[in-house]
Amino acid sequence: MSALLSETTKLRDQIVSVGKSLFDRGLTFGSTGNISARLSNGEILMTPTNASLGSLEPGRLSRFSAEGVHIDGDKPTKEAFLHQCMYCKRTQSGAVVHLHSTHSVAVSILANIDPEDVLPPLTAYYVMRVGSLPLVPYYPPGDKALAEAVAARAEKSHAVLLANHGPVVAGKTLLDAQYATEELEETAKLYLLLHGHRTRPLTPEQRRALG
Ligand SMILES: O=C(CO)COP(=O)(O)O
Ligand SMILES: [Zn+2]
Repeated sequence: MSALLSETTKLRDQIVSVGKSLFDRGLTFGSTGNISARLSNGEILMTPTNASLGSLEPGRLSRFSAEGVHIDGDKPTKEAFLHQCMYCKRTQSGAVVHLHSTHSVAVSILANIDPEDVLPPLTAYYVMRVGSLPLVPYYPPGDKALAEAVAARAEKSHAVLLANHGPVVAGKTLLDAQYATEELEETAKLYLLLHGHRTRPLTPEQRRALG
């Protein structure tokens, strides 16, 4: 088997298993969310539109050329352009995960959150895997303007929160993107759990020490 073919097969299988793991743990539901990953030749694999992340099929994933043309597989996610915008601005990223994870969505609906950085640095792992989280203004799912608003933030931030919608997270690998998305969701949950309590987030010095 050629190196590229074996890389593609592995990545297809990984997208399916990550999707199932996220879905089975309730981190997205119904046919919400989408996952993409970039191959070493620049091609991008994406989950099809209206597919449940819990029951993806490796051979049906949508494949795009490095130039962004749909080559084969099922009709791609309606957020295909958004994923492409992320890769375009983040040349080192190998994967993008978008979920409708409940606590992150809840935080994206709160009034009076700081759109420059939505969540406080509650834990070391949040700082290490997410760091900062800008809020992207609301646009309907699949809207070109949504992808453009993400692109405007993507150069500086690998993780963004779509208002009244959910997180989009890029990573060097699919596992990096998955772990960062999970960390974001757990931190959103902690943030909501702590509502009304006095808290002691990490200090700027503690934050800096994490790199
Ligand atoms: O999360 C979604 C839209 O934002 C799901 O859309 P797709 O089914 O087209 O991937
Ligand atoms: Zn969505």
